[in-house]
Amino acid sequence: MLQCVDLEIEQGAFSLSNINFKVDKGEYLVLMGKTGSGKTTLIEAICGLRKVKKGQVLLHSNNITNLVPGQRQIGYVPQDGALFSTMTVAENIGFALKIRKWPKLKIEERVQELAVLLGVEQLLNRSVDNLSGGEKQRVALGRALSFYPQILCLDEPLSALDQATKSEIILLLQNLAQKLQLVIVHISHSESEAKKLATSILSLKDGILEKVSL
Ligand SMILES: Nc1ncnc2c1ncn2[C@@H]1O[C@H](COP(=O)(O)OP(=O)(O)OP(=O)(O)O)[C@@H](O)[C@H]1O
Repeated sequence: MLQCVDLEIEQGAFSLSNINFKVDKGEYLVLMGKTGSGKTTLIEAICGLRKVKKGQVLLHSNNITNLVPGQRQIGYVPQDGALFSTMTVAENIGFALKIRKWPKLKIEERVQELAVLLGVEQLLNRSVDNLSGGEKQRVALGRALSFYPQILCLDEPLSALDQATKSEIILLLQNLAQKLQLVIVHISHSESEAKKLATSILSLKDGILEKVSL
């Protein structure tokens, strides 16, 4: 279970305050709000990439507010995917395992397992540079899921995709949510995407978080 309690974040003139919500295992939270409303700021604070001024981030009631990102058990797919262009697909998916010093054979097994789950087996030896948008999203998901995180944070994973690929990735996300029973937090601008994926929707407006009915 992921919980934010009285979270307050301040960066320059922009601030978020009184951020309170709870997402249980197996739930799919979609976070909405117009451009500049603070969605990325909030998700980055949950992942440990932004400083929190006040309040707490809890994972299964453990206070993780002051842990570094690598200790939080959170997989993160940033807005542009941020794949490593000097690495192959397999190396991208295995990256977090390498820095966690997993043995080579175990990394290969996990990469293969994720490649099957995400439908990128045939791409493992390719460079990520010339992959399609949908393929890049699959690889970014693989990299985020590699170390069995308990939370998966996705920053607009569908925004750069054409309609057909969007539908394909929505199906994949529905499938992952059902199979892996994680907490998923997904930023989206699209109400129709949110309605297809979410078990709950929250919206940021003027620094305040509001529940949206499905
Ligand atoms: N390091 C920073 N210093 C000062 N202000 C910042 C900093 N980072 C972001 N901001 C401001 O915080 C506000 C929220 O930005 P954020 O990227 O979280 O919005 P968003 O809702 O994710 O937007 P979008 O939908 O366009 O991605 C914006 O006004 C932005 O300019």
